[in-house]
This record gives sequence, C-alpha cells and structure tokens, in this order.
Amino acid sequence: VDALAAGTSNKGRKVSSSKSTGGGGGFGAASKAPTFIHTPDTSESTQNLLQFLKAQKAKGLDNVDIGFHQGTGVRGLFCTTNMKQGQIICRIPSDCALALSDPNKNGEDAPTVAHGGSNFLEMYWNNEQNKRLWSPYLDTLPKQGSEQFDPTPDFLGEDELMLLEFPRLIQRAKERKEQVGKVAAEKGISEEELRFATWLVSSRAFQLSLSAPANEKDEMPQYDDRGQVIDKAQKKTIRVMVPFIDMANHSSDQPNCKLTLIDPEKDDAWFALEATRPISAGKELVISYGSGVDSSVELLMDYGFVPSSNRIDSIMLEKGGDDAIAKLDGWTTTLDEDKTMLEMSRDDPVLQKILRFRIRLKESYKR
Ligand SMILES: C[S@@+](CC[C@H](N)C(=O)[O-])C[C@H]1O[C@@H](n2cnc3c(N)ncnc32)[C@H](O)[C@@H]1O
Repeated sequence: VDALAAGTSNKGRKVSSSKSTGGGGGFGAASKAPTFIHTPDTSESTQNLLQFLKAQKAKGLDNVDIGFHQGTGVRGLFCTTNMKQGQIICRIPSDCALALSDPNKNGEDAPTVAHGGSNFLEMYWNNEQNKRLWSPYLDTLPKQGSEQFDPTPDFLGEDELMLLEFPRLIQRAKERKEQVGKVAAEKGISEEELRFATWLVSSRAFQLSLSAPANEKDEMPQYDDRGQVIDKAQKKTIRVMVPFIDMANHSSDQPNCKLTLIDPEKDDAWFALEATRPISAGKELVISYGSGVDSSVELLMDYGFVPSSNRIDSIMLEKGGDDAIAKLDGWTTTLDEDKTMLEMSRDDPVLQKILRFRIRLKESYKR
C-alpha cells in the first residue's frame, strides 16, 4: 500500500517498472525491495553444479539462489524474483536426474530405501566412470559429519533410540537398521557405508509412481487406523535424485512450490519447481516432502529433522493406535521438563533433536 501511495503522489513516476524483481505480484510487490533472508552459497562445488546444469540446458536457474538461511543456517533454495501462482520457477532436464533403479526392472530392484542406497553406491558412488560424470552433482551432497548431515534415528545407539519414547518411531528405526544390515550382507558392502547411502536416498530422492495418475497427490489423503496415510494400492515406485531441486527444504504448513514433471512421456522431459502460490523475491522456496501430509514421526524417520510446526501431528495423535502414546501424561517426562533439558543440552545436537521431537509431539495433543 505504501509503495502504491508513493507512486500515485509522485506524478510521472512509473511504479510498476521501478524495480527489476520480475513478473509477479502487482504494484505493491514489484516496487518493494526484496528482503533477503539468506547468504548465497558461493562454494566451488555449488558453482560447478550450476555451470554443469546450465551446460545441460537447465532453465530458470537465475530465478533461484542456493544459499544458507540466516536464521537456521540450513542450506536451501531462495527465490530471486517474484513468481506468480502456477509459474514454472526452474526446470532441469530429466537426463540430469539419477535413477536409482534399472529402468528395465520397473522399480523391482529397489523395493526398500536400503536397496535404493545400495543401487546408489553401485551405480554412481562406487562406479568410477559414473562418479566422474556426475561429480558436479555428487560433490554437492552432504558428507557424513558435515553441516548438512541430519541423521535419522537409525543412526542412534540403542539407549539414545529409547529416549525418543514414541513406539512407532522406535519400531521404524529398528526396522530400518535391520533392513540396512540385511541388504549390506546380501550385497557384500559395509553396513556403515550403506547406512549413509540409505540416508542420502531417503532424505533427498523423489519417489515417482509408475502407474498412478498424475493428479493422485492432489486427492484427499486417507488414513489407516493408526493415523498413517494409506499408500494406495502400494504401487510400484522408482526413486530418482534430481540435482538442484533436491536442495529445496520442506514446510509442513506453508509450502509455496512443488515438484512437477513436464512432458514425462517425451524424450525431453523435465523436472520442474512450480509455484503453488505467489512468491515474492527473497522468500525461501519450500515444498512438501513425502506423502504431503507426513507427521513429524515420518519427517524425522525419513529426513532427519523435526519441523518447527506441523498441523498433521495433532491429527496423527488423535487417531492414535497401539504404537502411539495416547495422552500427554503417557510420557515419562512433562513438556516443561523436556524444555528445561533442551535449554541445558546446547552442546549435544543428538539429545537436542530427541528433545525437539518429544516437545513437538507433546505440544500437539488436543487439550
Ligand atoms: C532434500 S534435502 C534439502 C536440502 C538440504 N538442506 C541440503 O542442504 O542439502 C533434505 C534435508 O534438508 C534439511 N531440511 C529440509 N527441510 C527442513 C526443515 N523444514 N527444517 C530443518 N531442516 C530441513 C534436512 O536436513 C533434510 O535431511
């Protein structure tokens, strides 16, 4: 409003062309200087990735900055120009995506995420030729122990795992540990190497359904009696890693864009980020991971982080189930005790994450 008022009182000044922030948002947005909340990532690996993708004819990369959120320090994607709802923000040729299955096997060679991890090692990381070919992408992936490494509960020791207390999450982490152990033995690779590769795949690969209609994701989710989303018909899926787009972080409550496949049936198909609402320059580009309605149990299990808010948690707790904790007083500590412990555990990131998970769920019980 201020910008529009200033424009009308300064006769002759063209409000709408006063900034080069792009096509989006109307007078107000176009004349307001963007507020940036990130520090651009100027590392050599990121610059190499951008060069590589430009040479492969990726489009719209200038609409996006890879950078670090100034509040959280988390690396992500930030919009450099206003975007309208429905606009394609950037697109990457499908040739630049790393399939984690043999295309002739319809996803049957990767029934679990641990198999996806094993295929990643076999097809890319430990294959000399492909490792060289894909190095501009592989070099941008988090390393174990780096800032971007956000371990999932299957990295926890037995005692730490029990501190999570929520039976469904503990059970899933145990299953993942077992899965990794089994596949590592089958394929003759080290469990440690496979655990990390499995984390990479689980936390950054996109699952594409081979048979579902394109709009299936937009339908209302259905829940089973434990409050978990039903994966309809357990369709075959393949996992793909999509450079650049896999830098997008998650928002449970306010995603502003989504992954879209353009011309999937054609030879020159694209993976794109599409704005699902108007986005102003400077904002972080955030998508919705997984089923789109994942509770914090799934987000921690598959991606290793606890979201700052998540409306799905209340629904999940209300649905309950015998592997959930039905009431706030079913936990061994109170919410306040966990908050105090969080304050006191500043130099223990593992315990901090465990406590943030407990607090997240405890704050979600309907009172
Ligand atoms: C697909 S990657 C996104 C890019 C990643 N931040 C990076 O720099 O490589 C998923 C990882 O990003 C982080 N992440 C995504 N969304 C997040 C959120 N809302 N809060 C905290 N971390 C998040 C987690 O570490 C997660 O494992």
